[in-house]
Amino acid sequence: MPRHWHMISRPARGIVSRSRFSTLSSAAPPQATDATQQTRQSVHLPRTIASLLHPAQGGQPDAEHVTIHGWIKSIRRMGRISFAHIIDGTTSFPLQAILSKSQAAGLSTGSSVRIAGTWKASLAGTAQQSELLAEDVSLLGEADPTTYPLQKKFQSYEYLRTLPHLRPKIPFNTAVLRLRSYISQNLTSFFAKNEFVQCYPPIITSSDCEGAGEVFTVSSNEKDSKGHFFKSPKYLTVSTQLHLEALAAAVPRVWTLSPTFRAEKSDTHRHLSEFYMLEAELSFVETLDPLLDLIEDMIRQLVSGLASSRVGNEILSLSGDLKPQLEARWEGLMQPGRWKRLAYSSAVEDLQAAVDKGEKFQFLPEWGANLQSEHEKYLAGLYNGPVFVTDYPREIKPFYMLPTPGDDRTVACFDLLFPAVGELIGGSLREHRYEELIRSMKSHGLILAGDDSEHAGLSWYTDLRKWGTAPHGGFGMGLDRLLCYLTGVENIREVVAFPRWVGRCDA
Ligand SMILES: NC(=O)C[C@H](N)C(=O)O
Repeated sequence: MPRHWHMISRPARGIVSRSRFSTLSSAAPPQATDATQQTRQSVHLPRTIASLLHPAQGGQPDAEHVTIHGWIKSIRRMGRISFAHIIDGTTSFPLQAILSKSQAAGLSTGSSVRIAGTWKASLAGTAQQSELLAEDVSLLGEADPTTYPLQKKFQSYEYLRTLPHLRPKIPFNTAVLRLRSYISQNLTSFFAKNEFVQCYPPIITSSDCEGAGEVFTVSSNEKDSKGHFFKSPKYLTVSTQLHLEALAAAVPRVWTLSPTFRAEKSDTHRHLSEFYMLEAELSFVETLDPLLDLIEDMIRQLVSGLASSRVGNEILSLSGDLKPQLEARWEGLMQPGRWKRLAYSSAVEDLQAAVDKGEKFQFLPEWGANLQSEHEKYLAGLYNGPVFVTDYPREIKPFYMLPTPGDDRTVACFDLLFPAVGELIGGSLREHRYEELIRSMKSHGLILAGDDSEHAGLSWYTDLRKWGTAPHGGFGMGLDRLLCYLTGVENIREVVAFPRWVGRCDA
């Protein structure tokens, strides 16, 4: 037995000693030290435009002499004075600065500036309540108008995709960046309130969790004699679920927001090779209902906060004709009451009934086949909102799912279908019984005949069923698809700053 182990577990007689673990649990809560009691000195960062335009969010509206930094959105030269609209991405609204002719020299759309001046009430009749009367203007970086690609004229999505490094400057894209940050903050506090622990599972993994073979293999210039860095092939994670299950066997509720990778060749508006997935795993749940209730709560509270938030309002005001549709979407998600819950078998009956009534699908719906995105969208339309489809056939779902109680042909799983985006969330109860899990791995072809000892590189996962196993379940939500739904953006490549898909990974 190693010496340190001996010391911790068996203190010498007469010496009052406990392991670090017991000491922590029985001691009084730590008292705040002087350092933590002191109010922190405010950090001296440059003032943001939001702090001036939205003083309720912490700005100093009565400050008279201010210095701001930002980029020129537009500049109007009117003889001896110029009106410059300055943006810095912290709000969608530009700050208006009044410059003299010489101060405005050399400024053009896109150039970066520092302006010191007096913040004062605008003259009656102007759109702005306050404006900045410039005293000192410094041009930090010019943007040559003959080459700057983001000019005011209309530019197509396709063209802007060729400029992933510049398009975040477009006000709507900037607002989407802030919306993503808002959502991640909101979800972090939602999960904290519900006693979940945020975890950081690995990105490099030994197995293809979903078993669909859509993995990127990790390679390196440093290789062993067999051509590997890690002794055997490793992959970029397609889902952190299996690792989260291990963590949920120690802490009953865990979640993560993690990059995920799929080497799918799908060149569609809903698929990316790299995307962010929110995954949660809960021990001690024995039916799907608590998972579905949690998801409804999570999205409902997210959207209710959003509708009254500044970033939410900015997204709406930048959405033009789409605004009423977005408002209706958000409103719809906030309504109380359960969302439709429908077994796969009934969903297939609904789809077949639709075909009988003349609905034209490219793929005929039949029991045993996966639902296509046309089917998913039809169902979300039929029930006029989000729909949970539960209990899919076992053959089309991964090995880790628990059979539906009382029906061995299906598994206790669900997909949450959203209008316009199709599948937003997928989840299931997990097979927590050792023998049944091994049987399922065999029937899914993960363990080959006579290969029992290896457990397809998943012996660490099957081990979890040997010691203190418990019923559990979880889900994964595509964050980028949620952003599409909330913003009305049709193509997922527009809500991700640097999208990667088959054939494209430019910047
Ligand atoms: N955590 C989850 O349940 C997500 C699931 N593994 C998926 O990739 O769809």
